[in-house]
Amino acid sequence: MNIDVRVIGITGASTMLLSETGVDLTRWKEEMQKEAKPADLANFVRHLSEDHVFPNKVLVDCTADTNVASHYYDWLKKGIHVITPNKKANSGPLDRYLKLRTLQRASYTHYFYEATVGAGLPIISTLRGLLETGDKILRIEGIFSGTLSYIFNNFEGTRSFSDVVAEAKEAGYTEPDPRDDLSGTDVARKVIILARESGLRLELSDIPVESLVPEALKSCSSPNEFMQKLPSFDQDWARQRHEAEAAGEVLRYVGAVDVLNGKGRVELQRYKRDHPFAQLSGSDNIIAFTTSRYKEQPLIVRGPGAGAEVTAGGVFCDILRLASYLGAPS
Ligand SMILES: NC(=O)C1=CN([C@@H]2O[C@H](COP(=O)(O)OP(=O)(O)OC[C@H]3O[C@@H](n4cnc5c(N)ncnc54)[C@H](OP(=O)(O)O)[C@@H]3O)[C@@H](O)[C@H]2O)C=CC1
Ligand SMILES: N[C@@H](CC=O)C(=O)O
Repeated sequence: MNIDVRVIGITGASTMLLSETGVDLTRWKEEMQKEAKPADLANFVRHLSEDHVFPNKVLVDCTADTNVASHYYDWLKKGIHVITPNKKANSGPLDRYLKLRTLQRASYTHYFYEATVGAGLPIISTLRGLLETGDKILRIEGIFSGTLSYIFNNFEGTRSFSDVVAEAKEAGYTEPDPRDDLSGTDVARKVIILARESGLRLELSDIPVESLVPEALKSCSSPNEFMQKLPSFDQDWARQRHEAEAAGEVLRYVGAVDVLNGKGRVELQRYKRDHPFAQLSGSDNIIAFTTSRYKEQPLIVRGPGAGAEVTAGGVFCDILRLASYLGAPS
């Protein structure tokens, strides 16, 4: 069985995805430019759904766009499968999310989003596996941001805070606007996704979030302006790092879902140097599931949680899962 796979968004994760699937990039680039950024999304989708060459069609949304995400319901209704690393739909308004999930359960059209948390790490599938086998989730906590992990793993006194932020952006770990990472919004979205997956009915606004964006930089009109002004706050960050170091501690940005009490939180914390959260390197995520089955020792998933390659791997894995659900030969 053949599947018609269309990707929206042409850089970062999606370009890497094409190379992973063996597509000749130079030959396809021009075609992708035309399709991947359709000026008129509605027309693009209408043509796709009316094209009967392939029985199965999948749209892979590799943007971070809220508007693109708002179309998933209609696409699924038209029989188009949706795969995405974009967090906007699952962390958006609760009523829309519930509508999407209800439709997904009632139809034969699939909606996969493993890469929304931890990029290529098996986070959603691990959580699903626990729930489907009758385990009870008590708490999920960890470092959910590859960007903030990289920043605090590398902000060790040799480079300024703003230099390390620029490195994370250069490496492709940040969201298109790095303020989405530093404000804690990206982590809060992941906390909401995991909370909802665990059965909680929370809105993004229910999660208290400690923002690392200085008040004075919240109104910057562009990501570039923000990056240019960030060095003026390097002294504050150096002081915070010194204070932690003097106490034998490190700074880490963490998220948590307290399933028992129906709450989530996102904040900057200090940890002793021997704590597992202090042992990470690069863009590592670490996610600990405390459940009825894994109560004394949580189930831990750890590894690089950002970057085009691992994100593409997570998306590609969803495409292969879809192919296997649809009975395509491997
Ligand atoms: N990078 C990572 O480590 C991870 C990313 N993700 C998620 O993956 C998604 C993509 O991230 P990443 O590849 O890093 O981002 P990039 O910014 O590298 O790529 C996003 C692409 O989407 C395009 N785009 C934006 N809006 C639209 C639109 N309305 N229609 C068509 N194309 C559009 C952008 O074009 P232009 O630049 O011209 O605006 C750009 O080419 C995001 O949702 C992110 O949260 C998830 C896990 C990890
Ligand atoms: N900007 C995000 C990318 C993955 O979701 C991060 O840094 O974790």
